[in-house]
Amino acid sequence: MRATSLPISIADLRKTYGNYLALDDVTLDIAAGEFLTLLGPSGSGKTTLLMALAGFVRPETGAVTIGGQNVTRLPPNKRNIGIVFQNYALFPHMSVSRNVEYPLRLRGVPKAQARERAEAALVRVKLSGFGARDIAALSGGQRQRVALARALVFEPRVMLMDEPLSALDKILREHMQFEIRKLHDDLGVTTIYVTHDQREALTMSDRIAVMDAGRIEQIGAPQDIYRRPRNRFVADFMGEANIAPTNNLQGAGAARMPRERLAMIRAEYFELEPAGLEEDRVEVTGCLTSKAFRGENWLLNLETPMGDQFMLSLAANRAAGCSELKIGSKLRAYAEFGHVHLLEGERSS
Ligand SMILES: Nc1ncnc2c1ncn2[C@@H]1O[C@H](COP(=O)(O)OP(=O)(O)OP(=O)(O)O)[C@@H](O)[C@H]1O
Repeated sequence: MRATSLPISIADLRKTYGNYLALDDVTLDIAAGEFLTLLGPSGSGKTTLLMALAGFVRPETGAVTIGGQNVTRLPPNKRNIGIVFQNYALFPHMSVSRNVEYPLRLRGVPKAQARERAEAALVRVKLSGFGARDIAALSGGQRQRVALARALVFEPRVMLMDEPLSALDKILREHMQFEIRKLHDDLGVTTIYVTHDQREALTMSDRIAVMDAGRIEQIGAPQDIYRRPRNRFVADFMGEANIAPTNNLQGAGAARMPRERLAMIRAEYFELEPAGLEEDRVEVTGCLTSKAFRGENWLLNLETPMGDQFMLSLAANRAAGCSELKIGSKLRAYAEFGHVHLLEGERSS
């Protein structure tokens, strides 16, 4: 089963709650078959945007177009969209099969056919044979699979998911991230996924839209957003970002940079001396203020005489010497010129 997926176009969507601007003229185009994630802190407007797509939130201005059809005024049940929520929203008093059949029965599909299609959807989410079980007799991961099967069963052209994995423990969550992505790749359904977990967004998405205060701050492929964040907010939200004025960096690489700008260096792009310092490297020198072993890496914190703080993440297999380092000792670290990113338009003074 490969549904024909549809593109989505969101134009100038605005939504206010009283005086509060929850969506600030959001414009966004999503390609047919794309997996797009809305990522942002709590209250940034992710759910509001998703609910406006689903038809549960009515925007004051702007338009939502799905597959060329303006659906802005259509009720949710006329939009042919599958939705998966964080809390599953399953019917606890119905069996697994009855839950999955439900959207089909609502659409008037005859019972035998609904049962067959529900079983096929359960196979897709690896729950074949679970049809007769009560929802109460399932684990969290299995319930989330039922919710997925129920959203997929009527072959929607668009799938919306609002933090579907946040109730699961870390290992299951990471496993399900790959499962959902694989399901998406098999079915090709245009998917919009909401999360506040940057690692989840990086793992799953074709593109990520980073939201803050009702606006999209940046949109792009995971590697672009991670490596080339536009501003301090996106840099900090996407991972461990060291941000310092270019004037405070040393080495031949730093001398090639414009002055009085803000530079970002990801923690894992630093290396410690020794390693013959070559041209073009950007260096920082500081005192070790803390260190921690975290299994796959060491985290070291340096403070420079200028008062800048840098966090270094060194892969444990290349940083055996870290266990000997003394707090207070002076360290020199460097990053390759190409790994230092200047934040757009942000001046340090
Ligand atoms: N029905 C409502 N009435 C009033 N304010 C609302 C309503 N729904 C959302 N808001 C406000 O709009 C803002 C955006 O909320 P939204 O739920 O879209 O954020 P979010 O990014 O999904 O956050 P979270 O990750 O916490 O779910 C928040 O400040 C929220 O308090």
